[in-house]
Amino acid sequence: MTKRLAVVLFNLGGPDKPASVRPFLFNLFSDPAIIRLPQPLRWLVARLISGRREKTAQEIYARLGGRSPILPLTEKQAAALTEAIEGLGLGVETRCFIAMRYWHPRAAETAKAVSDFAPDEVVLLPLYPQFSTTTTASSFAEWRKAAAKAGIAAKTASICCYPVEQGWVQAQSLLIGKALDAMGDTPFRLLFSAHGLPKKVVEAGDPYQDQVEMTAKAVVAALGRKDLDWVVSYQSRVGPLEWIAPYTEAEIRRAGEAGLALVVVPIAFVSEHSETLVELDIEYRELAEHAGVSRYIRVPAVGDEPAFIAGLARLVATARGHARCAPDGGARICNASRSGCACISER
Ligand SMILES: C=CC1=C(C)c2cc3[nH]c(cc4nc(cc5[nH]c(cc1n2)c(C)c5CCC(=O)O)C(CCC(=O)O)=C4C)c(C)c3C=C
Ligand SMILES: [Fe+2]
Ligand SMILES: [Fe+2]
Repeated sequence: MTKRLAVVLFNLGGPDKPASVRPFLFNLFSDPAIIRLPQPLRWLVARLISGRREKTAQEIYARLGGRSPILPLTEKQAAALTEAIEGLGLGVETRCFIAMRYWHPRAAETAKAVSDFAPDEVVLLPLYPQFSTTTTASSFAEWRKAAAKAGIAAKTASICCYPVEQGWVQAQSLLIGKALDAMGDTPFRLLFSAHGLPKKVVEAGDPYQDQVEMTAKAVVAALGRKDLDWVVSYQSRVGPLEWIAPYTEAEIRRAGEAGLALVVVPIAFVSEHSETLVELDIEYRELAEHAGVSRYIRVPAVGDEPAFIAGLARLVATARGHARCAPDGGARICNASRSGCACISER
């Protein structure tokens, strides 16, 4: 009988209607990986912040028709990945599942569906190329509990990160290359913008910022353009804490002062959602106009670009059979001081 392989794709998720915004935010701020407080304090803080942020977040999602496109776009990636894995001829029946961290389908529903599929093996694949304790580690922790509850006993491999995976880098450089060609002779700067993190999270050993910088360097190398002017910055700050710098807003103003155009690349998101379609395309574009940025091109997220999907398929094929994390085929990629990364702590 043909063996069955379940691939579980993880992402953050987003509200599917205006009324879901507050419970989505509550789920996000109840996560101990995001708000590092004991219960019941965390519950109280989550109630408070989700209530306070609801209106702002609803305004953001209203610009997208009242919902996040992250789930339908992830479903397209899952369909393309299933086909790409089948194309590798592994001799297994493959099905890709989606588990979102803060909105449906949540890990518990997905674990039930995976259990019904009765897989012989499971591969956990975060749709976050760079590892963070706030994203991948949080999703894996929730999955482990949900899988145990659903009685999934199949051998499970987890891919912790793939910041310099060849297909991911190639897809980025392909999309960026088109934008650079469109710039012609206009003097410009390439701005890699990643979701930020509170500074204290990175200081506590989270490898995310290092891995974002690894991706940017690998993409610049793949572009192979002479004298490219580029920089990495961090967007989407929320709350009163200091976040990692430079902030994307500051880099946009700096480009305006220097009389440069900008090519903006979402370097830590693999699909379009509020942070790209609203923050980068509307809010930061307006800021760029006011700051005197002569031209502003935003590079699309990789989505279901064939090179990216082929890279994910290779990661799945390589990870099979490994009980533990196998980033980029098994090599340790993080600096030893980055204690938060699964490729060190789980090896
Ligand atoms: C690289 C990916 C992400 C990291 C790291 C991350 C950390 C992080 N996020 C918040 C707070 C919010 N994030 C929100 C939306 C959101 N975040 C990510 C990804 C990462 N977050 C995505 C893909 C999305 C978009 C969801 C969608 O639209 O579908 C939001 C909600 C929107 C808003 O109110 O602005 C919040 C809040 C924190 C606090 C954090 C690290 C500590
Ligand atoms: Fe976020
Ligand atoms: Fe690592």
